[in-house]
Amino acid sequence: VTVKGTQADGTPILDKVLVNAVDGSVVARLPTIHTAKNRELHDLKNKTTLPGTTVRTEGQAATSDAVVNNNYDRLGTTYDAYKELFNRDSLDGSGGKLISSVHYSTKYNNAYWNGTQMVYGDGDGSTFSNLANSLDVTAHELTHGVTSNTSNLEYSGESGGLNEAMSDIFGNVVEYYGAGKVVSDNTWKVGEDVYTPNTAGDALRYMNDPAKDGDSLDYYPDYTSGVDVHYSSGIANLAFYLLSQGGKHPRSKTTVSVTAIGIEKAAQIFYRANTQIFTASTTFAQAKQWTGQAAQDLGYTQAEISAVADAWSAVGVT
Ligand SMILES: Cc1cccc(C(=O)O)c1OC(=O)C1CC1
Ligand SMILES: [Zn+2]
Repeated sequence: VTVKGTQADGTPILDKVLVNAVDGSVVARLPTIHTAKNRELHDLKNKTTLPGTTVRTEGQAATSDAVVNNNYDRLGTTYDAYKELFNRDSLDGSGGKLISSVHYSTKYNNAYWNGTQMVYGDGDGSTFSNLANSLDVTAHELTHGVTSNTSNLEYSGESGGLNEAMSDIFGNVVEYYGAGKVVSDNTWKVGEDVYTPNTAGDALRYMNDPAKDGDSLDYYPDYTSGVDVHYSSGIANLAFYLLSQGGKHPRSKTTVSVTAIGIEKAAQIFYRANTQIFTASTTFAQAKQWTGQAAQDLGYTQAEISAVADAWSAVGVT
């Protein structure tokens, strides 16, 4: 049993895990009481006028709607991850409300951040199942809020690709945290738990091989200003993957070999860059420079700092 924090009334929040005595691996996690204190869920009842009816606020009991309860829990996990990994208290660093509206429109195959809150469609049951049930989608949307409160990366051009990449990256870092800090194939898939429910193993995007989705870029020289930000994000997504796990470009666009530094150090570097160094107009070349700067600020070794530059070189950012 470990103490994760304290509740509003001062009682400790305990994280109960069953640990394998031989190798210390986490065998099972008992339901966690989240440290979040600012969740506010709304039910749009398939309409589109935001925010919709307030159906569950922080500390309220579960409702009869599993989608509301699941999104409430995903927001809790996302809040916990940002607090525990980066010591960030919500979107704005000061406990800002996590406003989420579910059941947006009908058969809506999207989720989005509207500048103030998160909005989730139910999906049409074929392209997507309910997007509000997904942890990496929820953390993706919440990260748009973190980015808008920090670097405020302009949502177009190269900075737009970086904005989207921050959301894919931290969406999956939160998924890694929620899985008990265990890396799996799913850590590098985006939206895999709600994308095409009738097809196993696929995903909306693939950080370890962005071109696998047929649209995303994996090589900076292929970038043009007309590429959708959800596709140019692949350049930075692949750089993050290679920095975390090591290796070479999956489609041999370059021959650079990157040394792995692990997902947690890679996440600390990208978090510090996005929240303390990036500006609204950051380019991919500046992202290479400033993630290197972040690694140096964090006191990482020369080898780790070089691995950051190598990861960007591997995706053609020279
Ligand atoms: C599905 C979808 C459509 C349009 C915008 C977004 C958006 O939030 O940028 C979107 O959500 C995602 O990309 C998350 C990762 C699944
Ligand atoms: Zn996004």
